[in-house]
Amino acid sequence: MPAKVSGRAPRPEMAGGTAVGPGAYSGGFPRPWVAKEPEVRPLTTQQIPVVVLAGFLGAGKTTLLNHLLRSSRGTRIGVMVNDFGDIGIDAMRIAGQVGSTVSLGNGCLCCAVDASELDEYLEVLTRPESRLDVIVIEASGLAEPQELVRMVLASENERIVYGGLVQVVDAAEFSATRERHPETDRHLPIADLVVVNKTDRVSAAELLAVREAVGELAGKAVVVDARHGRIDPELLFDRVVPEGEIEGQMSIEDILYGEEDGDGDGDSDGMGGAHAHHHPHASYETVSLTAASPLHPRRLMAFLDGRPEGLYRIKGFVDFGSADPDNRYTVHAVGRFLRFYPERWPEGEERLTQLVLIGSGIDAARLRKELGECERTGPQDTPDESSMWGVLRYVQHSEDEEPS
Ligand SMILES: Nc1nc2c(ncn2[C@@H]2O[C@H](COP(=O)(O)OP(=O)(O)OP(=O)(O)O)[C@@H](O)[C@H]2O)c(=O)[nH]1
Repeated sequence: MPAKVSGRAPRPEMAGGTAVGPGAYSGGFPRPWVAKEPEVRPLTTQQIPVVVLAGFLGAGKTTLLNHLLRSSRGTRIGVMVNDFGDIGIDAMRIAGQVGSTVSLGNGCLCCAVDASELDEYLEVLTRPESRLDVIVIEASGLAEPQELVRMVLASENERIVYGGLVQVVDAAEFSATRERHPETDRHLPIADLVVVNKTDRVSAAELLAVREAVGELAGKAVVVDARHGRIDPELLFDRVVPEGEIEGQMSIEDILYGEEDGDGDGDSDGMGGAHAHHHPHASYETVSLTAASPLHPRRLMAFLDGRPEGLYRIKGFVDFGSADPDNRYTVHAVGRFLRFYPERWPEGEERLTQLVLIGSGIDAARLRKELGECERTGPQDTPDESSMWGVLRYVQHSEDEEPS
């Protein structure tokens, strides 16, 4: 798996006056199974909790992570991002906000054959000079969280301890996602915190129904509602449930060997063999585009308006060239939801369009061709003044929505 590792120095505000040392971390989620772990490792310093952040495509994981980074109140967070697609869009959206980031490149981390691959990245983040208090692994939207948790638990890095699973749920897409991917029902019971996100996109009655369904699946996990991932960071950095209220959570055996599996081979299929479990991404394809020529706004909108049903997720940055020379447009599509978020081009940034499209049953070659046709062909192909109107219809002006 290609890995791009950037060990930037922590930003001053993260290391500043309110910074807490590693010993100040006060617990994370209750972890009965960690206590039961047979091997007791000698510790020279406090271990760094590793929290797994999971949730289906577009549920709001990066948004939540960026919120945590912005409101960490001095807690030093290291981030591992597992993008699905050739271009690390999520890593780019997080990079500006965090001191230590490891980008895990294309492909699902949960498909790594063993934990040693994860350990390579953990080694970078747990170097003493990083002085991190907590590490968050943002799983790809198609990852199998159980596998990631298993890998963290199997890590040989003595400086870390498993810190819990946060599962982000898109309130507006929850029912449809469950229908298409019944395996999502397996993810909630192993969660420690479930964030029902995008509550602004559903009615009170719909939210209630989602909360009920989530509550049934999630057992004793803490369930909180959120808009734009704005949860209280202390939910991650502090104990959330009093001790003693945790029976019903899965045991380490459940996590390591799979609940319905029981064959002890570590997969969750009961079939044996290495890594034979079913992943949602088995049926998903990605298409990536990096274009140096600006896109024509009208042609891009025609492409987006006509996008096929199976094309569930689009994310990235768009350069419209002379149609708006000052701004780049972050674009997000999740199902039929579409938004553009214009922002000033970062200084010195190369003017590129970078897009990742993820879908099931899509015709990748055709999408690639159609996207290619959105690129402007030269000075004779200059958009007229009204050509941005279609894009601007999908720009959210409310203060509540911000690029993440
Ligand atoms: N309306 C609304 N939009 C949200 C909310 N949270 C996130 N979004 C938007 O949903 C889109 C996807 O959010 P991301 O944070 O990129 O989702 P993700 O889970 O990281 O996506 P993948 O990494 O592709 O799986 C973006 O346009 C976000 O701005 C919310 O609470 N309400």
